Amino acid sequence: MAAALQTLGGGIGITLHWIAFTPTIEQQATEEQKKKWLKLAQDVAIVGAYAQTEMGHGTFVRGLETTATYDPSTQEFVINSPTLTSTKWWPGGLGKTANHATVMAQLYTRGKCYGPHNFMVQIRSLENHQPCPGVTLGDIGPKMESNGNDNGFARFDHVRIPRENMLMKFARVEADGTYVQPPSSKLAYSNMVYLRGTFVMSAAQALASATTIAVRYSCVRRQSEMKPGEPEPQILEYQTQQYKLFPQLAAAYAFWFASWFMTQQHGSITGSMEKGDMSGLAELHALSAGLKSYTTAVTARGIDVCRMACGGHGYSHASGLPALFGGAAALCTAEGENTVMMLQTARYLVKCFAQSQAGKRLTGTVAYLSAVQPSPVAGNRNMSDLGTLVAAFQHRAARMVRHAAMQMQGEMQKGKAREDAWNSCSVLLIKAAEAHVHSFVVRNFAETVQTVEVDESVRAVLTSLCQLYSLYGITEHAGDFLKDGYLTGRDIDAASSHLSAMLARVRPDAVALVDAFDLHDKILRSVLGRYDGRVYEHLYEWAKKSPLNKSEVHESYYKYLQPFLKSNRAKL
Ligand SMILES: CC/C=C\C/C=C\C/C=C\CCCC(=O)SCCNC(=O)CCNC(=O)[C@H](O)C(C)(C)COP(=O)(O)OP(=O)(O)OC[C@H]1O[C@@H](n2cnc3c(N)ncnc32)[C@H](O)[C@@H]1OP(=O)(O)O
Ligand SMILES: Cc1cc2nc3c(=O)[nH]c(=O)nc-3n(C[C@H](O)[C@H](O)[C@H](O)COP(=O)(O)OP(=O)(O)OC[C@H]3O[C@@H](n4cnc5c(N)ncnc54)[C@H](O)[C@@H]3O)c2cc1C
Repeated sequence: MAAALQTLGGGIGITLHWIAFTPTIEQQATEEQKKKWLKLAQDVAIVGAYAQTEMGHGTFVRGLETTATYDPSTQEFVINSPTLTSTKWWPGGLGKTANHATVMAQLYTRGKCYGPHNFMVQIRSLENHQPCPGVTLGDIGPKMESNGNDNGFARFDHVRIPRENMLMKFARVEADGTYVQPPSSKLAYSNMVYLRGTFVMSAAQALASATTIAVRYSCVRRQSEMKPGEPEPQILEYQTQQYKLFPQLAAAYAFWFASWFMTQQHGSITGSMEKGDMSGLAELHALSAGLKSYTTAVTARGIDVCRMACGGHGYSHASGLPALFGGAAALCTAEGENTVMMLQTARYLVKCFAQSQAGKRLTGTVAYLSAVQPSPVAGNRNMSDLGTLVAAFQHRAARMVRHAAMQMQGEMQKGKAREDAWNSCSVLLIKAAEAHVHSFVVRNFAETVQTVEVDESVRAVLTSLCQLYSLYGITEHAGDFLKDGYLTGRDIDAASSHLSAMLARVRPDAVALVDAFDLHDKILRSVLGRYDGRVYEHLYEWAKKSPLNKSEVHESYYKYLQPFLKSNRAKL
């Protein structure tokens, strides 16, 4: 159903109904409210948008301007867009598809503002789909990609909704206007934590798609002469092509496994929160924010590497790669802009570092911050041993977290306000948080390949892939590992040699590794990545279907080219 609606094309999009609107009801509505809206949403008897971002604010949720003012005389909230910049802007499906929206608005009752809360607002008639009274709706116009989704705008002119339309699982407003505090003010943000977690799998799937296309095409494409007089080789025989594609393939597996961990963590921690134990919320927020930021950024870059590795045909929409890149680029901005998210992870790391300095034993994904020795122990390390590689990434992250935190402490000791010290160290903080997330991904990859229930021959291939991913990370960020002498130049040379060996070792299994993603041609939507490998025949068929080929001589010839040529010839 969703796919059908999605492919109806121009002007409608139901993605956000599934990934944002419905989960918000699930996570933020009371049982009573779920009885009213959840089944309607699950059966697509209503279609919803998640309307949080405004023209003037997306990142800074506390700065949102839309207001929800409680009127105790009628027991209603009045939803209003007081300024142009308060116009809801970007929500998927808001322009033309949705007839309901969860609207994030500043809650006012008894003259006091209690910050952003979610409200259920009907925005279009269920009879004729016209905007409801007081609601102005529209599409925000063409975007970089995903133009099948009607990302829209909405303005509210004192629209009245019943008190019961405030999603009241956590915070409440009583009939007389009394505000009841939630266990944590950040529970209103819970849907964002959930969605960021799902982005890790979205990134893994996007990178899996791109590597499937590029690896398969690299087995079909033959180009140049590796040895004079010999037949043109498959381009996947070139080590440079393997160096482009196999680290992306390894990252796809790494992120896939990281998303398993994210899903398990989200379920476990939100389960505890249902019982009133909020202790895991901070770690869940930091992990989902950091993993979302890291995996989407690496994925977007990786898809473009795959696109370039396919030469000219990679640049054609026939490859499916430009669309994949556009979608992945959106993931870097949506659901929390990547820099802002990584800074949230950095904020958590600085707090954990301070706790560790005060003698607290850290647990969870930051446990290594307590355990890692500050002084490096240089020596000839076995750079093909997964334990050695994991330890190197954890040492790097611990050193960078410590350095950033100490730098910040130093700035404050010079008299800088905490906020100013934070800002002047934020590049260091971002790099430290990225190193932390990278070390988590490596550790989780290594633990997964060592414990996952597979045939030993498969474990051997996955182990090689994990080594390749780790060695690639070390050689790409060699300076971080050399800085305090933890790794030596000889270690880095050994890592490079092992990486070359891993490229050669993964080559025979490359096609099997992408086939294992089991992505049907209908999902890949790529002439280059077809399972049957019949690229050239289908490329020609695809081109012939181009709208420009409907007529032999395009109308633009008669309108523009012909008179232009004629006038130029007349001047000769
Ligand atoms: C499955 C996908 C398939 C396909 C995808 C295709 C297309 C997808 C396209 C679109 C989907 C995306 C839709 C959207 O974009 S919805 C809108 C998303 N918007 C955001 O994410 C906004 C980002 N901004 C924020 O989250 C916040 O403003 C903030 C940056 C986190 C800052 O919040 P603020 O209240 O100012 O907090 P701070 O002062 O920075 O920190 C205070 C305190 O709060 C803790 N905190 C912050 N956020 C959370 C949270 N979510 N959960 C728990 N705790 C949180 C923070 O750690 C800090 O704690 P301290 O103890 O350090 O004080
Ligand atoms: C495809 C797509 C779909 C979307 N779907 C939805 C949706 O369904 N519902 C919805 O509500 N929203 C949606 N959004 C909006 C999205 O959530 C916001 O665009 C996103 O949160 C970024 O906020 P912003 O646009 O205000 O960027 P800004 O925050 O203005 O970012 C601009 C720059 O400012 C920097 N910056 C901002 N704050 C800080 C800081 N504190 N420290 C350092 N640097 C900072 C950022 O790093 C960035 O470089 C969608 C966006 C896209 C692209």
